[in-house]
Amino acid sequence: MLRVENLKVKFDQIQVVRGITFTLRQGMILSVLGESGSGKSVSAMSIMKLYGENQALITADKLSLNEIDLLSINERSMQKIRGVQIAYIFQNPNDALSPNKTIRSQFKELFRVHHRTYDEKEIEALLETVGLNIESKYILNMYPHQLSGGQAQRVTIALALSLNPKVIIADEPTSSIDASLTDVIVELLLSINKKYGISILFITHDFDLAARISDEILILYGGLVMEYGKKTEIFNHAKHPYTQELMKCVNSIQSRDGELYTLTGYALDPTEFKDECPFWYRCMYSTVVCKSQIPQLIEARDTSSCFVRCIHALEVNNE
Ligand SMILES: Nc1ncnc2c1ncn2[C@@H]1O[C@H](COP(=O)(O)OP(=O)(O)OP(=O)(O)O)[C@@H](O)[C@H]1O
Repeated sequence: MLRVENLKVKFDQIQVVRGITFTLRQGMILSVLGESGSGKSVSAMSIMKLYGENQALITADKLSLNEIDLLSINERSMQKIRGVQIAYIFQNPNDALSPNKTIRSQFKELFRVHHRTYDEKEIEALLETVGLNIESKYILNMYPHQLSGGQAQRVTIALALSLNPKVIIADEPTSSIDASLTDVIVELLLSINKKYGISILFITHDFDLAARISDEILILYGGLVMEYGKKTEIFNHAKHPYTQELMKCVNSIQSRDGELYTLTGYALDPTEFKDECPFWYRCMYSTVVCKSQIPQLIEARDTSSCFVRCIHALEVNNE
């Protein structure tokens, strides 16, 4: 469905995303995991081409959606694709909703822009699908500020679904709502994926959520893919030292009987990026070679069909 090869994004002279590669296949859920500032949202916004031409320089060896080359098409053509073939769920529902329009007007506007016929019964049914059962009729009359955080995020999910897209990018959709609603939204995304076969790119920094929702996992660090593969492989046999460190942190939280394990050091700011492995500062396996080049993303030479960006990964895993 969605193929991204070597995606790079630059703001002014600062390269923020330095090489993102993945394939989101039909009906799959791929989680993009990474610390704050690793480039998750910038990558997602770039795939949707939500930055103006003067805002960001976006390049890639390939950026295609169902064989449509997203890099070469103009903004007018992209507008026809957004919402219809690929939809975006923002971290904060208020980023997707116009404050001065009722929810009904927002659905109508979306349908008008895409020359579709607005059918209120269909929208009410859709609102029920996302769990706004009894309230669906009333919600259409409301303004965004009259909705709770959970209701607003469900409305944005209904808006994202309304034109039957094949792919949804969900950018930390639970981060701005009450923690008690996280499960509800995650279950909703899972049911949408199963019911309509929609592929989902799920952006998060929460390992537990990624473990629950994903088929595949992509680990970002320093604007680069560090590891990418099937969820079970990544969680049970992580190959990159960074992923292994993250797993130690997660396991120490879950075990609750020992001290919490924390990663030493800090993630680099894009202004500090150099042609070196961005993790060598914090890596117990680093050698002089790690400081001399950015390692290639290579396919692990076993049966796991995993990709890893570390020249020591094979040694580390043979120890
Ligand atoms: N419009 C912009 N102009 C310049 N730099 C930006 C812009 N947007 C993001 N950045 C920088 O790009 C880097 C990656 O940001 P991004 O928002 O993708 O991180 P993230 O991984 O999504 O983090 P978080 O989990 O905190 O949302 C950060 O260093 C950020 O400061």
